[in-house]
Amino acid sequence: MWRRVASLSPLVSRSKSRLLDQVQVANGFNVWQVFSTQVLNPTEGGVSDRRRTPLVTFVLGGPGSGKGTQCTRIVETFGFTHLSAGDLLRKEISSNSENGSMILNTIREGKIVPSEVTVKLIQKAIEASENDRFLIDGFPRSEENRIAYERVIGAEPDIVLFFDCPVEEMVKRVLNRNQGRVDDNIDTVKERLKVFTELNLPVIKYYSEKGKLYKIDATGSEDEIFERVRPVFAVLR
Ligand SMILES: Nc1ncnc2c1ncn2[C@@H]1O[C@H](COP(=O)(O)OP(=O)(O)OP(=O)(O)O)[C@@H](O)[C@H]1O
Ligand SMILES: Nc1ccn([C@H]2C[C@H](O)[C@@H](COP(=O)(O)O)O2)c(=O)n1
Ligand SMILES: [Mg+2]
Repeated sequence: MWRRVASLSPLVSRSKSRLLDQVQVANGFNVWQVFSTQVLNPTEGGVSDRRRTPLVTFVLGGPGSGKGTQCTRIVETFGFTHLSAGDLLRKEISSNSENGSMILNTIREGKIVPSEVTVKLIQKAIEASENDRFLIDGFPRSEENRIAYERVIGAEPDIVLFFDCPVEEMVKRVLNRNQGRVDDNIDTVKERLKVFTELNLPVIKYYSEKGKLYKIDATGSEDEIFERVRPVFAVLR
């Protein structure tokens, strides 16, 4: 049986034993196999060092908390590949896929797209990448998202960032964004905030209890916030 074997920095050593023990989830295609250049030798119980295990960071926070902005900075400085769940869904809309109109209506209403759709897009994007470091931005948005990801991908994230921002600041940022998004209006933002509280906060609590959560104060300038983010990744270089 394939096992995920992590080679992690001291930063994530808390979760190392859990990762070492993790086995491929039955019935679920394990996306990490795509990256497997390292082979578990069952007779020796050891691992040759030819496998690269991707490092996955989930990036969470309310609408307009600055997830995408800070992801850009993390990519520039630490060489991650940025996968924004919202961007992947918006690309589906513009490519006129069979789910396009359902996704558009869901986003317009500020609700969450069915997990199977979003997880499939994330899986495809990971598989298409040569990188072994991913920021998955705006995902998981709900416990259902989280469980679907674990089932399909067969792994947990290594790090979870949570951009903690006051509601008034988030609303101000969204309404000033000016990128033509269908959900950047006061009615949809209200609904997204409700969905964030009801469905996303439990996910944040879950990862906090697992010791994987890095809560970042998301107020102040982009530079100030990035200086709070930097130490999370600095030890990985
Ligand atoms: N520290 C900051 N101060 C002021 N404005 C900011 C800051 N960080 C980001 N912004 C601006 O706020 C808006 C929202 O930021 P961003 O798109 O990064 O948020 P997000 O968390 O990805 O939101 P969403 O969940 O809606 O995609 C953008 O216009 C961005 O330029
Ligand atoms: N896991 C996700 C992520 C996003 N969506 C939908 C609903 C969101 O309001 C919208 C925009 O996402 P953002 O760009 O703000 O991260 O996309 C979803 O259904 N599930
Ligand atoms: Mg965003």
